Amino acid sequence: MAQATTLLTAERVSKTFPLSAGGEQTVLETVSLNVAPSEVVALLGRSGSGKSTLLRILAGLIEPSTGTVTRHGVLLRGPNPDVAMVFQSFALLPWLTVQENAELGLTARGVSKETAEKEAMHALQMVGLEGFEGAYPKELSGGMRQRVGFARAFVMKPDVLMMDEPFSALDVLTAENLRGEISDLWEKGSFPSKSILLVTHNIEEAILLADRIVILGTNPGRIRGEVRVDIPRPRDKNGPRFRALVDHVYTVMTNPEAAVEEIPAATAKPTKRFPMLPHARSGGISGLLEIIHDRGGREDLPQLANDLRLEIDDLLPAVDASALLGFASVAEGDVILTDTGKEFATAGVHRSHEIFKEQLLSRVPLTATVLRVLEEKRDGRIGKEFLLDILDEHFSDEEAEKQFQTLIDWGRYAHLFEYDADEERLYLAEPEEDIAERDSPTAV
Ligand SMILES: Nc1ncnc2c1ncn2[C@@H]1O[C@H](COP(=O)(O)OP(=O)(O)OP(=O)(O)O)[C@@H](O)[C@H]1O
Repeated sequence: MAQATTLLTAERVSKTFPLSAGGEQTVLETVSLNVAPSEVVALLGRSGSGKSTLLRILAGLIEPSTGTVTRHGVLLRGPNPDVAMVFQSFALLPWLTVQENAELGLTARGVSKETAEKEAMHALQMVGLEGFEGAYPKELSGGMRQRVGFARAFVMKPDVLMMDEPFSALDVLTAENLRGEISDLWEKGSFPSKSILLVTHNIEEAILLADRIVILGTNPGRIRGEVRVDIPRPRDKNGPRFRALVDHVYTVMTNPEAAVEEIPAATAKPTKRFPMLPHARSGGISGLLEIIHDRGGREDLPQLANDLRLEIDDLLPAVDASALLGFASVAEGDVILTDTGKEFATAGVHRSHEIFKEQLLSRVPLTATVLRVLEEKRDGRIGKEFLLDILDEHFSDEEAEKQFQTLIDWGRYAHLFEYDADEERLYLAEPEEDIAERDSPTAV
């Protein structure tokens, strides 16, 4: 029976909120999702895709506008007793000790003080907090506070442990440690919940922890598809399959039209003839690389987004483009400049254009093709249609146009080719040296 294999089910759930100016905003549209026993499901989506709203609906904290939520096949009404939640903000009560915070859910459930104490002690041991039972939250570091957050959820022994961006308020190292410990607990089979439902922005985190990643699209929030993570645990972040999945999910996240289920095989050649160009402008790429260089050549993406007051999704295309062009790599949620990236970030204007050109020609084969055709044509010009015909074979019409615009922007920055939008024709760019000489006051 379907119910027997399902702990929690959302069926065609939609949610609208009233807008202050009148009307309403559809935040989730016909979302269907199952959580089965013994699985870790990650909900991954851009900011505003309704991940937290979906989690709150599944937890029974808010009601769907239409559709249903069932637990073990029974319609959910009110707060879901089968779930416990770990929040990004820890949400501890500051006037209670670590032990009292951990006991909270059990006491509220009417469990005897003695049992609550015993269970809380056990959960605190699991998260490495023995010895801190009498401390108050303000005396603890962020990482330790979140350990209390986990202990408080663990004592409930929920069917589904829900985690809403549980590591994103922590510094990189602390997050990495805690994530590793949670992953170890899960692998050991001693985890205090049957399943985990994780909301995250962090692609590597999703691939490290989840059995399947449900990718949400925005406007309105809907399920775009699902990626199965078929990598044995413990997972090696530098393994070829892990990296291939990271690349794939980045591509999906940066390209609303990319097919979610088309996962590259581990043996796939790393450079395809037509890798999808992330929709990042050259100015954005060079700006990002300079900032990362100023910050020591390595930066945590969420931290960077936070400092720049941007959404992490706004940075992804430039990060992805930097990786494609060999200026940076992404590991453990950090962007790390390569030697070429460092050289680019510190070079003068002329040299930086040259480096960009070298990278573009070697890493985006289509650029070299365009250049060759332009050089071979007697008038040195090719129509936009010619390129769109090539791109159309690999991308949808809309995506082909975006790929074209990105290619033009990058080619222009590299002083490879120019584009006349009125005539819809590409032509060879004047070499930069000639421009510099012509514009120089000493030129004769
Ligand atoms: N109670 C509410 N009233 C009105 N609008 C809401 C309410 N809760 C959420 N929203 C809106 O719903 C949309 C989705 O929010 P939600 O927090 O679920 O997204 P999210 O994917 O979790 O985003 P983030 O990753 O930024 O947390 C946002 O536009 C938000 O403003």
